[in-house]
Amino acid sequence: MSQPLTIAKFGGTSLANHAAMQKCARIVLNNKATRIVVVSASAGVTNHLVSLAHTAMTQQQTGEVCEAIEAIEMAIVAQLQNPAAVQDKLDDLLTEMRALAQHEEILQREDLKDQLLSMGERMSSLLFSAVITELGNPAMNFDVRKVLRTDSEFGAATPEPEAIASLSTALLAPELEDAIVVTQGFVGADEQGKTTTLGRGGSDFTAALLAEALSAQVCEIWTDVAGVYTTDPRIAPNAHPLPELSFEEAAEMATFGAKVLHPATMEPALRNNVKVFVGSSQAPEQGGTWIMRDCEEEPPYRAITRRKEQVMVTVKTPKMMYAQGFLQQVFAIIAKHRLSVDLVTTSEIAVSFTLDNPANSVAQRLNKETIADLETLCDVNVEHGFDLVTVVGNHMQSATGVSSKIFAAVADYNLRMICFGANPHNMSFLVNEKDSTSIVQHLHKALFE
Ligand SMILES: Nc1ncnc2c1ncn2[C@@H]1O[C@H](COP(=O)(O)OP(=O)(O)O)[C@@H](O)[C@H]1O
Ligand SMILES: N[C@@H](CC(=O)OP(=O)(O)O)C(=O)O
Repeated sequence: MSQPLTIAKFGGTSLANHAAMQKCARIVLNNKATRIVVVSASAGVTNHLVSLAHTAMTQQQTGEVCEAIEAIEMAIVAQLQNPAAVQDKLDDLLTEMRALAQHEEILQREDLKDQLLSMGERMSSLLFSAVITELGNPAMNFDVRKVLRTDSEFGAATPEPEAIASLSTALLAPELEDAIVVTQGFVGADEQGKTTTLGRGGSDFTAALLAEALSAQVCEIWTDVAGVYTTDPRIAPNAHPLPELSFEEAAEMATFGAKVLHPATMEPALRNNVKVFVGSSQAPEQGGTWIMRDCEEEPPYRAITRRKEQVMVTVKTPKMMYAQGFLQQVFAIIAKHRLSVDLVTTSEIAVSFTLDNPANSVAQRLNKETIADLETLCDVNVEHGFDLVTVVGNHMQSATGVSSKIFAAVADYNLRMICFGANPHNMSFLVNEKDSTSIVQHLHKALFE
């Protein structure tokens, strides 16, 4: 049997500075099976890069943002025992970053934007491999673009698992013999070798894709909380970590707003039955959450999530009465404009649906053209200012009393849309954004405290 393999992913806050990186390096070295490390950019760096790629700036402003990024990287280099070992390579990366930031077409060209966004992970992986090496274990910085094949949808590229598996077997697996491989999350490359990115928070997805490709037994997601909690501990201070979760529950939680995991992470893990562990890189002794196919318990309520900035569209026409094919026409328009529908409720003459607002792109894409297309069919009303609250659990549609307990907890609030029953794992409702924090707190109290 081949050697056991664990892939460890560290998020931005875990790699914010040299001391935090050293804690991460010890986690890696404490487990002999961990031979691939996937890193995010150090905290704050991707946000700076996004502002460079998307905002019109004066030369001076561009310079200031580049300096802020350089300061984060140089503070880490300054703490290395042998800064000279990485300085030249880091200088090359900083030069590439500045050239991209100052490129006259940076605001227009999606390929350049992705190249610029990749710089954070390319720098953090260089520095983190140096930190591991300094703790006495050989480590190499591997360019993930050699293996993480995607389509050419810059900014939100779709990975190609078969190509990733064969490229990883050919090019990445042989490197594991001699050193711990440190590579970049979030970044990929298309068939022409152009740099792509997987969307914000995409490093978790990278780790799961590589774990699938190389049939790793475990994919560890090291972050700033000791596991997946009953709800975001920033919303409800009494939230507590969950010892276990199923792939389905975790996928629902991530899709419906639990930022601790990227929504696509569970797909590769499920396909190749890779167990996923979530824990705190700064307090690994606290343990964490195991996400796997079969859990010991399947409670009706497992967690509550919130997704912010939802957009609700209501389309209405008397022609819908007794008509056939109306919904199909509405959704064809939505699909044509590459929007994704989440919740749907219908009446005889109206349909309301919500559109997620990933990285604010819906607001941009739900443009006049989409609305004009819909208006050829019906009256259209677009409303903003909503959050989506979801209770995640098991057998929710078939157990008695599940919904009444939830509704009792939120009886004093106005719920705009309710979706329940399509899936045994969730119940969702749209609420006014000003109410969502107290709704989550009330629900948490009723279901988990
Ligand atoms: N159910 C949840 N359990 C744990 N953390 C959650 C949950 N929902 C949201 N979060 C938030 O996710 C954050 C971790 O995600 P993120 O900041 O993306 O980490 P990283 O940079 O390590 O990828 C936590 O600090 C927490 O506030
Ligand atoms: N650096 C990227 C990718 C990522 O996954 O980051 P993090 O693991 O810190 O959420 C981002 O900020 O989107």
